[in-house]
Amino acid sequence: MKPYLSIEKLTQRFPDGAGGELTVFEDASFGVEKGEFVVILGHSGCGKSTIMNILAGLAEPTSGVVVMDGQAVRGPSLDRGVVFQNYSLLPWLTTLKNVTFGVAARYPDWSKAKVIDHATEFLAMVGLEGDVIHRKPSQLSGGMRQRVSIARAFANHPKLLLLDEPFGALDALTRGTIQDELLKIWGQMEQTVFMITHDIDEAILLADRILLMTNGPQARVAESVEITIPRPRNRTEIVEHPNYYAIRNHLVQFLGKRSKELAGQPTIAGETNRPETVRIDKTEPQDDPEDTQPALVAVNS
Ligand SMILES: Nc1ncnc2c1ncn2[C@@H]1O[C@H](COP(=O)(O)OP(=O)(O)OP(=O)(O)O)[C@@H](O)[C@H]1O
Repeated sequence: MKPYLSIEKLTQRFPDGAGGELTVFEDASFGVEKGEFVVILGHSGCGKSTIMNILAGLAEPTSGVVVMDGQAVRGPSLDRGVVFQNYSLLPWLTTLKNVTFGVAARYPDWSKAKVIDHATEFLAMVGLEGDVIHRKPSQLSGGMRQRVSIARAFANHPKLLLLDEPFGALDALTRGTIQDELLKIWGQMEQTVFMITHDIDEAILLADRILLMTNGPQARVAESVEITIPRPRNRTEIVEHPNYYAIRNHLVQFLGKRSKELAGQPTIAGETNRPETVRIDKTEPQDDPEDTQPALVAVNS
C-alpha cells in the first residue's frame, strides 16, 4: 500500500547559468505516513527547499510526482500549510486576525464566533493569551511572531504541515521553548509534518524519522533514520536515553563524511532509489561478537 504522502521519482534540474544544466536531485523517492513527523537533513544546496516547494505546490519538478492522500499535488492548496523562517504574517492584521483569516477560509461555514474561539484556542496552545493577541506583528518579538505562524498553521488542520527552518532566526532559549510548544501541539493533533532544519539535536527531539540527503549536485535521499526514543520527549531528559548519542553520532558521521563520499553517485535507471532504513536501538539485545560461540559443526556427516 502507498504511504499517505508519496514522493515518486522526483527529479529537479535548473539551468546552471553557463548554458548547461544543474541536476539538483534525480529520481528521489520516499514516503511519509499519516501523522508522522519527518525531518530532512542535508548540507546547504542539496535541494531541501526545492523538495519543500514542490511538496507545497509552489514549484513544479522537472519530472516525477507527489501524491498525497491519493491525489497528485498540483499547485498550492489549503491542504498544505507552510511555516517559513521569516514568519510571513500579514503586518496590517492583528495577531488574532492573522489566525482567523486562514481559519475562515478553511471553514467557510463556521460562524464568526466559532472562528474566533478556534483561533484563540490555538494561540493559547503556543502561550499567546490576553491583550497580546490584539497586537500587530510589528509589536511582537521574533519568538512571538513564530508562535503565531505555528498557531496559524495548526489551526487550519492542513493534511500536511511543511516547516522550513521555522526556528532558524530565533535565539537558543526561545527556540527551545517553542520546540516544546510545537511538540505539545503536534502530540494533540495527529498532524503530518515535514520539516527542514540544520540542527541535529532539534531533529532528534522532534522527528519520528530523519531523512539524510547526500551533497548536491545530483543529491540523493540516502537514508531514513528511525528515532528510536519514546515520546513524550523532553529536551533535558532525551540526552540520557541510551539511543540518543548513538543516533546523534550516526547523523554527525553521515553529514561530516558520508554525505560527501556518496555525493554525485548516479542513481540506477529504473530503480526506485528509496532511502535505506537505519534503525539504531541500544535497548534491544546486541549481537556481541565476543560472546558468540563458534558454530557447532557436524562431524562424520
Ligand atoms: N530557481 C532556481 N534556479 C536555478 N537554480 C536554483 C533555483 N532554485 C534553487 N537552485 C539551485 O538548486 C540547488 C538546491 O537549492 P535549495 O535551496 O533547494 O537547497 P537547500 O538544500 O535548501 O539549501 P539551504 O540549506 O542552503 O537552504 C542550489 O544549487 C541552488 O542554487
